[in-house]
Amino acid sequence: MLFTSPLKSSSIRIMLLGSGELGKEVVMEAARLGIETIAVDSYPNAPAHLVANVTHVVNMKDRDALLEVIRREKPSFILPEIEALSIEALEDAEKEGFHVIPNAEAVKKTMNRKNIREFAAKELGLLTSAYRFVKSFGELQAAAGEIGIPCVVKPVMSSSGHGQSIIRSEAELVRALEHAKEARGDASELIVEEFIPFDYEITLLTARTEKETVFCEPIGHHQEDGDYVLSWQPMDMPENVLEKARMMARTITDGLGGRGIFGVECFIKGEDVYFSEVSPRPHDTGMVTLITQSQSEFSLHVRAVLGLPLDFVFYGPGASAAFKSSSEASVPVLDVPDGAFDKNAFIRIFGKPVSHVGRRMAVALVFDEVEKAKAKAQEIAASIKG
Ligand SMILES: Nc1ncnc2c1ncn2[C@@H]1O[C@H](COP(=O)(O)OP(=O)(O)OP(=O)(O)O)[C@@H](O)[C@H]1O
Ligand SMILES: NCC(=O)N[C@@H]1O[C@H](COP(=O)([O-])[O-])[C@@H](O)[C@H]1O
Ligand SMILES: [Mg+2]
Repeated sequence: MLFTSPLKSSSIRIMLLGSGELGKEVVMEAARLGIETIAVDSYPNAPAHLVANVTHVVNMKDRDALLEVIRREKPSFILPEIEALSIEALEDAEKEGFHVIPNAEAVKKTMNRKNIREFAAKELGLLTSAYRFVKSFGELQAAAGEIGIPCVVKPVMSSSGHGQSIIRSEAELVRALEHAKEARGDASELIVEEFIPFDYEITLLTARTEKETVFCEPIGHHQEDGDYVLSWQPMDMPENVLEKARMMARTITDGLGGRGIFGVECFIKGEDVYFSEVSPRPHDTGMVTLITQSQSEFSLHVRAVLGLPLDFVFYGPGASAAFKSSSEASVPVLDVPDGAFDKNAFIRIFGKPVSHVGRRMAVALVFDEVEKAKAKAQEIAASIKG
């Protein structure tokens, strides 16, 4: 593969649609290869804006605005980093010859729970929780009656748990409908899912090109209110169950096609592996790979996008713990304890320009045996103030 200095007309140009903490790491990996980066988001000074060559602030749900910036910048590759994008703009861009990662159809399927769930369950025959789609309170009541309580209600388009509720009694259905409106994407339709009382859940990071597919060690994680707070790698699990998860990950990623890394989310109950959802991009729980692998999920994403070899080494166990802000600040200040700078500890401060209560602002990473790493990462995250 030939590389040119960035900003030359022949250089490879990667455009990130979404410029949060995950995009920032992708931009830095691309920059390490001398690739020019263009970071787009809906607000200025987003994390990836801080490190990219070119930045844009665009309403990415606006088809014309998004297409305009793509046509103007003429990127070699377009990497969606969030779900709430104008899919029509990506479809048009693809028709015009732009390379969308992994491809516009896969982005369309995964951005909406209805598309990806029906694809996984009906077309690919993967095991999932029972589910129904509803548009009104009456339909929600009927679906909860059929599926049973507890169940989980989520907007068809949302992420990081926004607008999601676990229903434990029928009385909670009204609040779930209201809460769903907090979705970042589209709450005009909701999915009602059977609650799976899983033993544990994993993200199986799967990188693919036309030539090969590689799996990272499974990542175990804890979620609070549908958002990740702690992840660790590897998740200790029986080899036969892991093999089932790998087969599921291969089926879904082959089904979606294209190049890039995918975060395949599975629930494990006994020997059963349920497909939950998949991100066609790096996954928040996968930030732990920044310290556990010779090629992190971000590096693997860039390599896959470029069609490069995907082989890597697992260095050893580690954990990550998210720091979420407890304040509303227009100039966020994080007070980080010295422990975050111990020899086996790392802190990534995203540099978000504004904090809100509950907004993820940083992540603590610890390289150690899993239980020790989890405890220390949590201790660091808990002692950050801001
Ligand atoms: N059917 C279910 N049964 C049990 N727990 C569930 C179910 N659906 C979701 N959860 C819990 O809620 C978490 C978030 O759900 P999900 O991944 O669907 O939401 P999300 O908003 O897309 O999150 P993200 O964007 O962070 O991946 C899951 O990781 C799991 O812990
Ligand atoms: N689970 C999806 C996820 O972690 N996405 C990451 O969070 C950012 C949005 O953060 P914000 O809401 O604080 O702007 C996204 O841009 C992406 O990096
Ligand atoms: Mg998820």
